Amino acid sequence: MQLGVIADDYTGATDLAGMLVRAGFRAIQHLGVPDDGASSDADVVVVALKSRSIPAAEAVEQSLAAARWLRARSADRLYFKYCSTFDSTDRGNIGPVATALADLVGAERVLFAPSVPENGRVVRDGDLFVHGVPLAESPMRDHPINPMRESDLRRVLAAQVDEPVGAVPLAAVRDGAEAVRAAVADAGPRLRIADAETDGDLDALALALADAPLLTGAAGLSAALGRVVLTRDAAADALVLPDGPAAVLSGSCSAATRRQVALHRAAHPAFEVDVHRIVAGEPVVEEAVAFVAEHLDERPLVYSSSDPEVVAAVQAELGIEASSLAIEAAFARIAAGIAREGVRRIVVAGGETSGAVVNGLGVRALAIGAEVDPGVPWTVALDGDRVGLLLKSGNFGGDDIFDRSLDLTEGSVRA
Ligand SMILES: Nc1ncnc2c1ncn2[C@@H]1O[C@H](COP(=O)(O)OP(=O)(O)OP(=O)(O)O)[C@@H](O)[C@H]1O
Ligand SMILES: O=C(O)[C@@H](O)C(=O)CO
Repeated sequence: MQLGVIADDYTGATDLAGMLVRAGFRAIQHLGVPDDGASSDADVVVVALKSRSIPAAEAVEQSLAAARWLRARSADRLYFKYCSTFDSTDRGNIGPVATALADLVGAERVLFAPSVPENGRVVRDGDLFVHGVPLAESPMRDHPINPMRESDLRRVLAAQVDEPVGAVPLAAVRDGAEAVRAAVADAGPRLRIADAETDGDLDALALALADAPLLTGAAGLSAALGRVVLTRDAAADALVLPDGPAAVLSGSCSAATRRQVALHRAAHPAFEVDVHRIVAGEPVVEEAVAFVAEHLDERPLVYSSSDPEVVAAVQAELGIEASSLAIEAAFARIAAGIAREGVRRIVVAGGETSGAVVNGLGVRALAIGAEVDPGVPWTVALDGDRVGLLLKSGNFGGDDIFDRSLDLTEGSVRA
């Protein structure tokens, strides 16, 4: 194992793993902290948690358990993967998890590098931009669980920790790995937000951190590690996607997903999951499963994805946590139900939703295949029914990714 990854959600984990598989590395993704006997036979071993939105103390505990599991399997280099839009709140856990991991491995400095230029995320003067728009003005300001209303990541992180947060300025990054090392070797803060606008900037950061016991970032810095630090020693295994009926489950309300849902709904049968009906105890899950069974060969869609005003109204009425939990629990049961009806390939939109679906299916590990769009690879469950799963981050993918991913044949998803 060359890289042991702790990811704070399931789609974020596949994003990172897919980019490294694209570069020729072998990756395996565990869902939750694995059992002692679980496989660590890959270049990149990812432990995906569903910890992004849970209280910091619980996220720290789970992340440390994942780190200990990885370290017991010779992971000398740990990577904490969070979202490229730094999804978290003032009570969020990126800071607490990163500092706890740093204490565990004895890291003197922790750099935070969420840039993914390929997906339009860059950090300049500590501010995060999404396709050229400051984070706080991007669609992330309306995220259902962690609305991002501050673009300066030093401030976002400082609100989560009891220590100062510094920076690694672009000028140092552009001067290369030595300059980065020199810039962080002073007596300043141990936590620093790193600027990076291009893959070359991320390569400089990766080289500077080549011997660091802990790196943190989104999928961009790990892809840079793949380019300039890690070495490939075996070909990636072929991934065979199961054949058979397919369905799409979408609980993501992100702007990209809403466009994808609208396009898919126009051409395929669609069932809307109504949170009010779930909370009222109506048989929404059973109806959704029956709907999918009735349209098994038509790529049916089951969705709760709604516009920000609708989500805000639901949350005002039912509470953020209660509404999210109700919808996620419904998606978990719908996934189990449609698998029983014979669905063999499931496209899931949304990180929290993917967590719920995968838990509902009882899947504990995934083999990672080729990407359909950057950061969105096909995966195959390594246990249970070996269903094919495309776990799509809310804001990723072209508008037609649902149909395009389902058009792919077995051969196309070989890594
Ligand atoms: N109609 C709705 N009303 C209120 N909440 C909803 C509704 N539909 C979905 N949700 C909740 O919104 C959250 C969406 O989060 P999820 O992580 O699945 O998507 P995302 O944030 O777009 O994806 P990612 O984390 O990959 O960026 C879930 O907790 C889901 O249950
Ligand atoms: O980093 C990203 O943007 C994604 O992998 C993700 O985590 C979105 O939720």
